[in-house]
Amino acid sequence: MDGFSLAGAVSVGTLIAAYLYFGGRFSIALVILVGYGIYCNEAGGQVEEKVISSPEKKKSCCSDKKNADGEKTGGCCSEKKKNGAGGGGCCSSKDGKKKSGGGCCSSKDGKKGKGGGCCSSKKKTSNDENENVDVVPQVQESKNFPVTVDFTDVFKKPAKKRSGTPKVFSKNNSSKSKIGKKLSVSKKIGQDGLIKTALTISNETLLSSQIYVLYSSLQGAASKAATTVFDKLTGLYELVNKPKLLNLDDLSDFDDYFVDVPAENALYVLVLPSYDIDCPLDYFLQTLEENANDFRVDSFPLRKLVGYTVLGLGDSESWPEKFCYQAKRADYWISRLGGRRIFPLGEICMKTSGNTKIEEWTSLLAETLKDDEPIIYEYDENADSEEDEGEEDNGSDELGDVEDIGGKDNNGKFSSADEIKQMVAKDSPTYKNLTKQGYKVIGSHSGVKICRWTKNELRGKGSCYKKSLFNIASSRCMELTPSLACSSKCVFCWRHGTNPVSKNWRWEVDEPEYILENALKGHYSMIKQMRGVPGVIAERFAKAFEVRHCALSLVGEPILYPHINKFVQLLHQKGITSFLVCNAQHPEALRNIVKVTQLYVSIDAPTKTELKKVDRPLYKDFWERMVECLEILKTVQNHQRTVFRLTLVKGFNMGDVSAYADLVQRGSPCFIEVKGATFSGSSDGNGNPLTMQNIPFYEECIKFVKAFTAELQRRGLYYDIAAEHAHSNCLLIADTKFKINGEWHTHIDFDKFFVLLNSGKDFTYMDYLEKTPEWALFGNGGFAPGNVRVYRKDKKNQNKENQDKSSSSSYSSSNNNIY
Ligand SMILES: Cc1cc2nc3c(=O)[nH]c(=O)nc-3n(C[C@H](O)[C@H](O)[C@H](O)COP(=O)(O)O)c2cc1C
Ligand code: SF4
Repeated sequence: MDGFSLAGAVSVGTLIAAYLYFGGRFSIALVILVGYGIYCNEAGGQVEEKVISSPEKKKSCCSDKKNADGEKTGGCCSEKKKNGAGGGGCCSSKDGKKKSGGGCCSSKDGKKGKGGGCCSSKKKTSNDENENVDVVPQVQESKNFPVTVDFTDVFKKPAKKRSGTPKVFSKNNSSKSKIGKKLSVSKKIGQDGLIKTALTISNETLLSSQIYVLYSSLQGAASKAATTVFDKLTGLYELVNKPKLLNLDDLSDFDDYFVDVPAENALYVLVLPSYDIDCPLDYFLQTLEENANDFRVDSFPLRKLVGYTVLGLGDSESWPEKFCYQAKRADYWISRLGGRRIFPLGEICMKTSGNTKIEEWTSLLAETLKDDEPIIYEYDENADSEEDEGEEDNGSDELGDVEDIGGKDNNGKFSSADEIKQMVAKDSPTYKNLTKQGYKVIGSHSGVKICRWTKNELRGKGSCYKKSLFNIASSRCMELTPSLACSSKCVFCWRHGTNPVSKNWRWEVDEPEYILENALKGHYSMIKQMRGVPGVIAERFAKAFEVRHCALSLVGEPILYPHINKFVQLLHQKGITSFLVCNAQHPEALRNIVKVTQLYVSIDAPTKTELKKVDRPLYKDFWERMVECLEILKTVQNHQRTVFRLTLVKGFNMGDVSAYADLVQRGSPCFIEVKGATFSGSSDGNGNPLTMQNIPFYEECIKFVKAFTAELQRRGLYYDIAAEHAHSNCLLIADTKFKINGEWHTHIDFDKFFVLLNSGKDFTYMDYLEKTPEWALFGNGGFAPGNVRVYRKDKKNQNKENQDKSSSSSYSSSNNNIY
């Protein structure tokens, strides 16, 4: 074999040189050379196997060619030598420097080079499993020799493909050495590179987790509260494992719990007081922070937890600025360390509410453990669409407009050619598109979606304009449509061409009971997903599971639904108010509508030409239909609390206040709600022609409203500007009959509404009024107290010109918003 190698090398080399000299192709020469190399390598492998199985030989040497050379020098060699220096004699160190000397072996660093025996190189021990099997006995048998073997990789498990939520790593594997493995984070990254909303689902169900109630206490309150939590959870018979109660101060090393975790299915409930003086918690928080910033620690070690939640105790009266600040910090750092918040942070003032609130929080937590809804882990506020204002949006249809496809004939019957289909079948592109946008499609024609304001209010970051104008609690409001189809295709619609359009109902009909039950389920499941979002206020979160208001708008035309009246009555039976928005294209349905809490009609333009341009209605007699609707409001429906809703689009419908005043005269609404359009993104594919240039600034909306009101007053119509929500570019003009004794009463007394409704007596909008609070009045901005205003970054789609403009103005368009 050796002779062959030498002679072979020389002759192959000579042949190749001759071949090239006579004009042979370099690539072919290279192939021959490589082939020869592989052949020699395999031959070497065979020799090495023999060496391993022969202790005799092992003492003297180790590899093929080197073996031969080694005999001359009496030494040995490592594979490393193959790579580089060649030469006779001994083995090389990693860098191949030890080319001579008697006997030898190499370690990884080449230092242990003495001895006449032999050794294995690092490469031998790690290459593959077969080699490992050979190497281990070799080392055992070589124990008489001064051999160093690097075992680092010998017992390493083959890497497994991970999917879903990362698994728990054992203590040994990860963090004691503070060299944990980076766990992959499942995030939805947008084109802009930002993390979008992501849902997490735990590997373990919450009920099969091992709960650790961890607390710290100076004066006993937190210790008592922790016991309450512990007792309550222990009594939860569905829980598989009995919870454990631990004092944080008793832990010898926080890393055992906050870098490593004590069990694969660990779930932490922390009960923490706050002290503005030095206390043991300071060290705990410092440790969390240090670990989060320590590059040696796995970036997300607490991903190993099934989840966590924090209950903070404090005193909001004496320490308003620092109320529960340490619990908040713990909550923050644990989430930074990868913890998955399964329930909102509790903040309890022990001076005012104390034990009752602790019980409440604990009961809610216990309830939450019973379901395993996915939890939003990352939350991207910018990912929310601008569907916040409840326009009765209309739409084009990517399947094609359906007005011409058929439907009912003149007698209102379905033509035989048309079998009755589902409006939005589960396998349709429309369904996919809607669900992709965050809608829950209920049955085959209804939809529900949690709006941005509902989320904002849950997080104490502001409420929608209907809070300022009418007293709606955004966190208890469900936005729903029983008809995803519409009879217009408004230019400002934000549904991006996903919902079907039609003049009439021509689909399968779902029962109202079914829609309401499943809409509530869908809404609550979306609320539940919010429980992991930072800043969710536990109290609001709890109340959000009792929907109080229903905005019948979203996309589509709710009044198209054949059982709309029954649906509204079902809402009322459940104590849910009804805010019904319609597009003034269905006078018959409007005439027959039952009592609702507030009845809207959209007035998207004041003249026939402009209305056609803005609404792009399907009906040819769209103008006459709208006029008829206005007259119905003034007559048949004049007991209702009626609202004209104007959506201002620059360049489309902001010019003619006089023509608007004509319409007000026809319809005599109680209120006129004026709102600047919001930008609904690109017009790709849905024929939406709007750009940011069409979005009015708040100053422009105010100017319009002032001119409009002046025109109404000039005509002897008693209207005035009552309230505002500057953040939404929204203002309310009200009939002055709502100004009672000099004070505006645009808010609604919802309890009174239900009392009146249930009495069975006739009543009007004047019977359930409430005073408009000071902060909501025009001139005061309309930002609801109890929320913290957050200044949001501009959206990526915003055009530069508008950004500049907004930054120089006191208000901005709704997209550049101050929230
Ligand atoms: C000296 C002192 C400082 C405190 N500082 C704060 C504080 O900064 N923020 C807060 O919310 N509560 C503060 N508190 C209130 C405690 O957090 C509250 O009484 C808590 O229930 C105490 O829990 P413990 O009895 O388990 O120690 C303070 C109380 C004391 C006595
Ligand atoms: S009324 Fe309800 S659905 Fe509409 S924006 Fe306000 S909170 Fe959202």
